[in-house]
Amino acid sequence: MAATYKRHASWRDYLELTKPRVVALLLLTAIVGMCLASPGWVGWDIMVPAIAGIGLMSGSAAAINHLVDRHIDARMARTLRRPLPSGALSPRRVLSFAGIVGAVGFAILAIWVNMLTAWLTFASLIGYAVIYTMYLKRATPQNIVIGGLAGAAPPLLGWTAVTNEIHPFAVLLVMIVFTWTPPHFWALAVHRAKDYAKADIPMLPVTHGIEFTKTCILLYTILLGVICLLPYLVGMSGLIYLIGSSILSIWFLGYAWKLKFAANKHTAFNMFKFSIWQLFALFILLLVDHYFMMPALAFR
Ligand code: HEM
Ligand SMILES: CC(C)=CCC/C(C)=C/CC/C(C)=C/COP(=O)(O)OP(=O)(O)O
Repeated sequence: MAATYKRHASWRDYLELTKPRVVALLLLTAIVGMCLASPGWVGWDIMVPAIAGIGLMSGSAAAINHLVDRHIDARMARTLRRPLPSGALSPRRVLSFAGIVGAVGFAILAIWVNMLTAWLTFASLIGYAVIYTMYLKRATPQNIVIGGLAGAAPPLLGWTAVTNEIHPFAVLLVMIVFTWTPPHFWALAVHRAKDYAKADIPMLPVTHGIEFTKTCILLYTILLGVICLLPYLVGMSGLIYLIGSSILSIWFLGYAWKLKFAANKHTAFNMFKFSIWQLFALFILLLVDHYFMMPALAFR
């Protein structure tokens, strides 16, 4: 029997499936990976297909996440108005959309960038859409720590797009996003703990309680602060980065400290919002530092 859908689909529903704001930040980290991989400006012949391919495959992964999670999304206040639970799009349409968008993204990377980047991006898609969404999310409170690797991959994808090889500096950028993910997500999960409990998802605040999660957030935020020093210590970035990133780390630590020891009902959500701006600013700093400090370093 054909399903009846409550409202008509528009292009906005398809756009929403791709988690456009998340993908925009992922693409910024990929662009910074590309720029840091090259001494000068990255040629448009690589930049444009790399952004298109990584962006389309990330959007496809996000659409598969919407498809697989449609039943749990229907049970949470934050997600119940999404295109699938609201009935605007059918699962079959979403599957076709994700398949086409993902295949086009892969083809763009394979034809105009390189096979290493195409396969690493495909591995990230599988990591997020299959390993995290279908298995880890429902299986363990460490779901987002392990699954975070897929979301952390784009700086490496940007780097390999330019050089066709995996460089330790690119892995360092991945480590930054990887360590940032737990405070980013657990701050939201503390704020939305009841939602996740209702949907039976074993997020850390549900399985181990709010206080334990706040302690983990604080510890990961300290670890992130240490890892953010590495680009300067290994000679990848200069003083602009060191000063800027240290301010951001202390600021983020301030949120984590307040969340643990002096929280009010807004602190967790405010920390989640700040996490997004912090990662955005951190990668802009890496970029600015690369183009302003590198000529100075070259004369040392
Ligand atoms: C496993 C890893 C991650 C998890 C579990 C996670 C989880 C979430 C959740 C649940 C939201 C709220 C979405 C909503 O309200 O619809 C969110 C928002 C967001 N996340 Fe993440 N995230 C992860 C990784 C990342 C990464 C790697 C980035 C970018 C580099 C990122 C960037 C963002 C942005 C920009 C938003 C705001 C989206 C909006 O306002 O529409 N996240 N994240
Ligand atoms: C190819 C490539 C780089 C793939 C990575 C793609 C991607 C969109 C990663 C972002 C991670 C993310 C938003 C996780 C939240 O999922 P959730 O299901 O926990 O959150 P939700 O409840 O808001 O859906």
